[in-house]
Amino acid sequence: MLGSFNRRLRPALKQAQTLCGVPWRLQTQIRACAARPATFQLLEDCLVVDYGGTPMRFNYVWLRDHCRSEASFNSKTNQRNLDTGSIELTIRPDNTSVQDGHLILTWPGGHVSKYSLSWLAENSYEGQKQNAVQPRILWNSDIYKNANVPSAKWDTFMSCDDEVKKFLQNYLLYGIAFVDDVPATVEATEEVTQRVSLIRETTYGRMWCFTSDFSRGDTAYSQLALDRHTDTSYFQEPCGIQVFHCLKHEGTGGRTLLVDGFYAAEKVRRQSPENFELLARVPIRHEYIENTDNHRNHMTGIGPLLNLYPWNNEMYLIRYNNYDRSVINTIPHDLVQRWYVAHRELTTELRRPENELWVKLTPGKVIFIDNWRVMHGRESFTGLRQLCGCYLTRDDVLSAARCFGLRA
Ligand SMILES: C[N+](C)(C)CCCC[C@H](N)C(=O)O
Ligand SMILES: O=C(O)CCC(=O)C(=O)O
Ligand SMILES: [Fe+2]
Repeated sequence: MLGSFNRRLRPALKQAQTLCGVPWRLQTQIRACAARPATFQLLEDCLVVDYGGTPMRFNYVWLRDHCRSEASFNSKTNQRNLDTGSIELTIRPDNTSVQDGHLILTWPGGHVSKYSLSWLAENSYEGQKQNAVQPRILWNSDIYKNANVPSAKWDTFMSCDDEVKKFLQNYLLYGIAFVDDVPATVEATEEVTQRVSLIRETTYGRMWCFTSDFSRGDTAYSQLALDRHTDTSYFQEPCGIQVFHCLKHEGTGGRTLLVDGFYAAEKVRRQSPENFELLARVPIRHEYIENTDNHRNHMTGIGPLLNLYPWNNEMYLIRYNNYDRSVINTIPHDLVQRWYVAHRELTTELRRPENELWVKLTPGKVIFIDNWRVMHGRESFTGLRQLCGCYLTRDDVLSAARCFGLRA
């Protein structure tokens, strides 16, 4: 069965244009939108809707399962009221039509489902495949510097929600964002973080403060240079954000290195798709062992270096920490060699000087780093250097961003 509903839409559009006194330019937009040609076709195993040139295929069980009627769906909480387990797996609609920009299906037994075509377009697999879950601007040092991304300021940040929204937008796009003029205390750092979201307590504490006193086994608690890495790669779910605030530094060196891991990995994807594929498929273990009087920890996290959404191949998480990477013993020897070649290519990209953004963190400047994307490191230093900060969970930060209406 083939249905065209262009004819139906046109009179409705005319009515809309004469009824509301919208400006001409807006009217043409409405026309462009409403007159998007659409056809549907009932096939054996799916309903094909061609809306604006992209055919979308909808499984029949899916359509019944995604019924938006009140009996099936709570539109306030977006929760399903329907018992999916009770849908006949061979279900087909008895009747199908399109009216006023909606697809209307009548199911055996009489239940009617109505879906707006724009909702279907947005929620089809074909639509998702073409869309990034999170739009980002990938950067090397020049790209980031030329973008002149403004830092938020403590006063406005603490009092004005719009400032937090702008900050989060920059954070989502670039994977780093700064707040300036923060009082150089742990308490103020905590307050600034809590404007964004919840703090994640880990073995390092909730708010942590560290110097080069070797109080923990890790090299972070020394004066040594640290190569670019992501933190807590040995957690099954690495921390989503790292916050740093340098409260004091009387000495030399100690600059912070930032590298956009996705920029480097995208380069590998373009140059050598097979190497990229390997880094995205081969699971690697990271590990953290601490056994001192005060701290006993043994963490492991297993997963590929690059993590992609399977439906659109978009990257969402990179684990890269050569210090904390553990024994590779889950892949055959020929794959091991190929993995090292791929790892080397990624390392080469990550180490290109033009990809390195160096900043000196000074008291008052708080940095938020997307620990699923942007690597950090530091230059060796002399003298007393005191850093405080904390970790956040990615879910919580993204939730905060979505509540501001941002795409995340
Ligand atoms: C930030 N803080 C000093 C608390 C912890 C540092 C943890 C360092 C560890 N090698 C990792 O990369 O996860
Ligand atoms: O000391 C620094 O600047 C950063 C050290 C580090 O990598 C960390 O604490 O995670
Ligand atoms: Fe680190």
